[in-house]
Amino acid sequence: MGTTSSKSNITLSQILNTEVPYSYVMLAVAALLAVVCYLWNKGMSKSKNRPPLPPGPWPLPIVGNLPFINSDVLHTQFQALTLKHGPLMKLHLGSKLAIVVSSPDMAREVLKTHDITFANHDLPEVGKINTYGGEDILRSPYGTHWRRLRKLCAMKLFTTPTMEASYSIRREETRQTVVYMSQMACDGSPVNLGEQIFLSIFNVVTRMMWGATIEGDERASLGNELKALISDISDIEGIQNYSDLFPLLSRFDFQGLVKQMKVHVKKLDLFFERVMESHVKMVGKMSEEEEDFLQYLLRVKDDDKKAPLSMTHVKSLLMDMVLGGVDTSVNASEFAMAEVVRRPEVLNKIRQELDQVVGRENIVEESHLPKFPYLQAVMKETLRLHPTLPFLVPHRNSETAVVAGYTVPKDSKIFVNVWAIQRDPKQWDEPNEFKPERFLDSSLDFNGADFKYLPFGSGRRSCVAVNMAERLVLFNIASLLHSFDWEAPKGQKFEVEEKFGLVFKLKSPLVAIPVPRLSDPKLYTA
Ligand code: HEM
Repeated sequence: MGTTSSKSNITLSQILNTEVPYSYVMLAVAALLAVVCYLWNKGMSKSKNRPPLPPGPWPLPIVGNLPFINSDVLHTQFQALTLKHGPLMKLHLGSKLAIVVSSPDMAREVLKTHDITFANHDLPEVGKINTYGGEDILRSPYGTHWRRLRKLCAMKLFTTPTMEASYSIRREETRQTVVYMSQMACDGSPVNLGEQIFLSIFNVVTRMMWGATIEGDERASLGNELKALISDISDIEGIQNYSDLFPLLSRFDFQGLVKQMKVHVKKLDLFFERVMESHVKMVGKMSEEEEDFLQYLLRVKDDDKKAPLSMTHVKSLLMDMVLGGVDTSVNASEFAMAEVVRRPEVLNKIRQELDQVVGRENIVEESHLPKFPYLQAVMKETLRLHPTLPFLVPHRNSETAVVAGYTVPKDSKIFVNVWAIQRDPKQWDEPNEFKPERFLDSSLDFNGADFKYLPFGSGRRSCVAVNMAERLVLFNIASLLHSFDWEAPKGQKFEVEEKFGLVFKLKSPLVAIPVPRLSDPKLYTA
């Protein structure tokens, strides 16, 4: 009797405190989970007699592999998992299936062999807000609308004639940066290089967009405001949003990210409205050569009578250029400067090239850039080690596809781990070393034809602005390295640590003291 009664009165805490029964309970739960996962996996992969899903770590029900994912170091974590599971690997992130692509062969499969199927970009919940519902170039699905937007940019903004015509803007902004830095140099003050490069590139991009009608002080004050907005928007985009992983819960926006994004985008939207209002009045008043991108868009937006562009489409294009073009180019330039200033041997080679082509009695012009093969190799090597978008913009497949003998179900989120591919020891000698020389006698360039080097992507959704990005980054770093020596502030040394996100950033900002090195003080005036 006594035994029976003590058994029936057993409490939860007793169970938890009694080693043997507790481990039995855990074992039973684990076995049950394993059976559920096995059946679930089997069911998924065998559905419709398709080949299996790619290999990957064992998922838990409902949450999948999420509890084991550290979103601060996804790139290295994916790389480590790939060594175990192979270059096409699946992960269950909540109710989403993610496919991680980590070799040139698999990247070719996805970006070339099955390019149309994989030509959509993933559209996260916050991305719907800052792209006006995904109607911009970056997020709209592959199709007629996307093609039209891309063509508008390619035909007006990024052509060689437009680039040549807008050189005066890049020159002016870069000169202003040099002047500011020479003023800081007078009393040996340190400069935050990322901040200064941001201002310069931001002004270039926005002046090319709508610069013809906003002038002077107003442009400067708006610049500061917009800089803060862009940085906040980029931070929100970098946070893992559980609404994307469990779409059924998205309406609750538990982390409040959509709400925050709406507040920021509203401000940016009001600004775009104002700029557009002033431009509408000017349509037709300027010659085609003089007009900026916004005037061009407003002039041609109704050309296709069957599908005229709305004002929202026009705004979404401006958003793409400002959000997609500035952060990327600034971070690429900042990484390049950080790698160079800490390596005297690299710096000397760049200096030799600069002094030979330009001399110390002149300033760098954009026309000099093709004569700097070593500097070009430095930019390539920077983007190899620190690709600005380490997973590209994650893609999404519009149809179920069979890739390398595995099924990739429709609407999977595709991470092309460019960071891992560009550090793969099977592809690169001493992959973790900064060695620009590797690009000197190589045909590798930014067009993405070789799938072991993809800093701008490859194929249909590759960067639309490679031409502009290359000029922005090279001209900036050439001018800064030619005009100044760079010293670390006392007691500090230069570091290049990466902070993972949708856009890779330096973990600590690059702060350095400029020391003028040109022969004539007049070379430090605008
Ligand atoms: C160093 C600077 C830059 C880098 C490394 C870079 C890299 C990239 C990458 C990797 C992609 C996505 C490719 C893919 O998902 O397959 C992309 C797309 C894009 N980039 Fe860039 N980019 C840079 C500068 C710029 C600039 C200056 C602009 C415009 C002013 C720009 C506009 C865009 C747009 C609109 C897309 C979307 C293209 C589409 O979806 O069709 N980028 N970029």
